[in-house]
Amino acid sequence: MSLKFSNALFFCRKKPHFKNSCFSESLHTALGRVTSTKHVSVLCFEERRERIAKLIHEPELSISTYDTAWVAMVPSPNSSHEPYFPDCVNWLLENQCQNGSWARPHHHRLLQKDVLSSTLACILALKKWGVGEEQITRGKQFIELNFGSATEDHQFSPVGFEVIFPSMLEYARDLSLDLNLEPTIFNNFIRTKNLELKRCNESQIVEMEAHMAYLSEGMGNLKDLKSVMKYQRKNGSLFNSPSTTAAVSIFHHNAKCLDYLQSALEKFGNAVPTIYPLKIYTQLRTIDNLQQLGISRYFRKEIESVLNEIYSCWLQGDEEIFMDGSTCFLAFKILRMNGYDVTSDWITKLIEEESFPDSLDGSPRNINRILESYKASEIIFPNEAAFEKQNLRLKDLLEQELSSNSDRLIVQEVCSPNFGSKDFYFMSVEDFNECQNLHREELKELERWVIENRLDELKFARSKSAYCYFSAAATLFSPDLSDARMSWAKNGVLTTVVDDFFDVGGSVDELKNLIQLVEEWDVNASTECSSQNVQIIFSALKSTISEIGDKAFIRQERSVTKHIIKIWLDLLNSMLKETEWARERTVITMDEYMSNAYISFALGPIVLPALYLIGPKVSEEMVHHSEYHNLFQLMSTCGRLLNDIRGYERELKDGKLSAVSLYIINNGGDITEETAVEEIKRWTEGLRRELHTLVLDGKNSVLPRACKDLFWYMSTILHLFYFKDDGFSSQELIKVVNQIIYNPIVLKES
Ligand SMILES: C=C1CC[C@@H]2C(C)(C)CCC[C@@]2(C)[C@@H]1CC/C(C)=C/COP(=O)(O)OP(=O)(O)O
Ligand SMILES: [Mg+2]
Ligand SMILES: [Mg+2]
Ligand SMILES: [Mg+2]
Repeated sequence: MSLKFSNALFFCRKKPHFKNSCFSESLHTALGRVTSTKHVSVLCFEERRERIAKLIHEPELSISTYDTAWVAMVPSPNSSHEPYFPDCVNWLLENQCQNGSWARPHHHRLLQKDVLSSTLACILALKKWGVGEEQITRGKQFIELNFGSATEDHQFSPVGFEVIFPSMLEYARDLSLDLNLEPTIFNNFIRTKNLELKRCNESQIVEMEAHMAYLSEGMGNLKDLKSVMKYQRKNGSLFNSPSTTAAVSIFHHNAKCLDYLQSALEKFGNAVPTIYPLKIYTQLRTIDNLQQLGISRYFRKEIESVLNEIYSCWLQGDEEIFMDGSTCFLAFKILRMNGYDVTSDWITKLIEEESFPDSLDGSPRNINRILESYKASEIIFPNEAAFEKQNLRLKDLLEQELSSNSDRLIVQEVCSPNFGSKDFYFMSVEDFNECQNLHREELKELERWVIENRLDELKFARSKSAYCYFSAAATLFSPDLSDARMSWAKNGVLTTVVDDFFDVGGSVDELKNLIQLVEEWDVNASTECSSQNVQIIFSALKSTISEIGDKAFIRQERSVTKHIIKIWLDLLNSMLKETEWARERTVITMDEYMSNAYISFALGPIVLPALYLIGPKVSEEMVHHSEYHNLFQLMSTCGRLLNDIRGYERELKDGKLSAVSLYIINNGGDITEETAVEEIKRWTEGLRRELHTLVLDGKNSVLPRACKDLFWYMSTILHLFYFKDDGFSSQELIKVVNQIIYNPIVLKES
């Protein structure tokens, strides 16, 4: 396996089907045509689900007329006057469009160069075998009429267009096809081609040889066959490209090339796609899309079985994965995210050797490629120093690229129904709206609960029900997780109230009184509370904890209420300690501070009770296991540090300690606030990775993955809220949150 192959191949999508444009185009038509329906019929959902499930197992690839035309040009080894694949020639005869071109249905309007190129290849093939006179005439007319597009800059250029298209024009001239083109335009094309070839020949870029081999159709009679054939793969192809493999077969008989073409034709029925095989890549992209669209939960079984297959290909070093950078990066990312044990050695080497030159056909550096490898490199485990170095390099590169070419993010994609299918849009839009309906109801219920529990009367406290609810619904969105969502959200509201009670609203006596009440639990709130505020808070705590305990009992078949009370007590005591330290101005070390502060950040009551409500049984043994504690501590420490970075200035004024001020004191006061913040950010980043590793570890784990995910979800929410400043205390995010909860996605009436 040579790394150069993979490097080269990425640049080499000869048929530029532009993913994002195809995507939005089909979304556009989809949204345009469909009437919104309130009640999605179960039947319709099931049919759609089945169709998508089929695409996961057997991805479809679109036919490329361009590649099919080149395959049709391959002569028989026995007679150079006969095609080796006559059925393929017939396919061309039967598949011309009304307008005389050989475009594919619904092609993008900026793909005219591709249409011209395909049409020219088709008439070359027919002329070569002396068939289809009428088709040739109509094809010629189409080319002559639309030739202007070939020189238009705003039209997307297929990779190698400057070389291949002029070569085909020359070939047409040799076959006396007599295209009626202006001589100056023709000559300009030839001049550009020669300049381009000169540039390629003189280039120092390592990938250039492979790039030129990939453009074999444009290289006349292939003088340097050896430098092309060294790229032949085990399956007989060159770069898995039917057109390149066919171009080579025209000048050079090679049984393995022919076998490859034969197998592609058999698979697709007398025509070929632009890359074959591409099964693994397409499957991975499909799974990635489903996960990002939020509908992967309907395909758990299918995804698991396909990933198991792909994992065994990975272990066997399958060429389909390792010879193509895009596939390799994606496979690594998805396998690792789904708990498979994959090492980063190969990926690290791949990125290391990747020089990311300005791309081979002269356009700026391939930003998509950088993005793909960056996404893979984001999933670093703590002991992967080399990988981490590459991750930082890629991050820099991406930032550079984005600041200079913000409009460059065009995802070139081989067109496959797996990516354009409307089933994906409808299913995800309908699913989103259904979940959103429920979420709206739940938020209303939460707001009612706040009033019923008189929490709105506590004037010292921040009122944040929408944020708290959103933080649950954003990650735990599926309808069956309603109990977990409500528990998360209610505890979020309660911890905010309690935090403000300890930090600003309550006296020492009140705080101690509250703790004592929770410790005793079965008390008469109306007589034993020292103030109305304490009474309100204690009653709300008691009824909420009891309610969650009852729900958890049904699912867990054992009582966990005591555990939930304990979680709350740990929080209350840590908060009390903080207020005492602040009041007595106690000098403490960073370690002392952190061992308390991760608990006082209040994620315990939000995340831990929710674990009992998401489905799996969570045994006492699991709860006492170090894994459970490590997950909690990593998540909470991350959160505490993020909060302290954003809040230390305010807290310093209030006489409160924070990780930032302690860090400065620890360093003898010799460092600036900015340095301290930078250092703490790096520390947080390390913890975040450790947390991710623990969550993804599928091998040495006692907690079910679904439970571990909750810790990771909270970490992502925290990063969202504390990304810029203290987004939880400010109102900056409220617009977005409201939009997500209140604005359905509307499918336009036709
Ligand atoms: C406990 C909290 C409620 C839920 C909330 C969501 C909505 C998830 C968004 C991220 C923050 C958080 C987890 C929030 C965090 C803890 C909390 C009570 C913060 C209050 O801010 P602050 O006074 O700076 O806390 P502290 O006094 O420094 O502990
Ligand atoms: Mg506090
Ligand atoms: Mg506070
Ligand atoms: Mg704070």
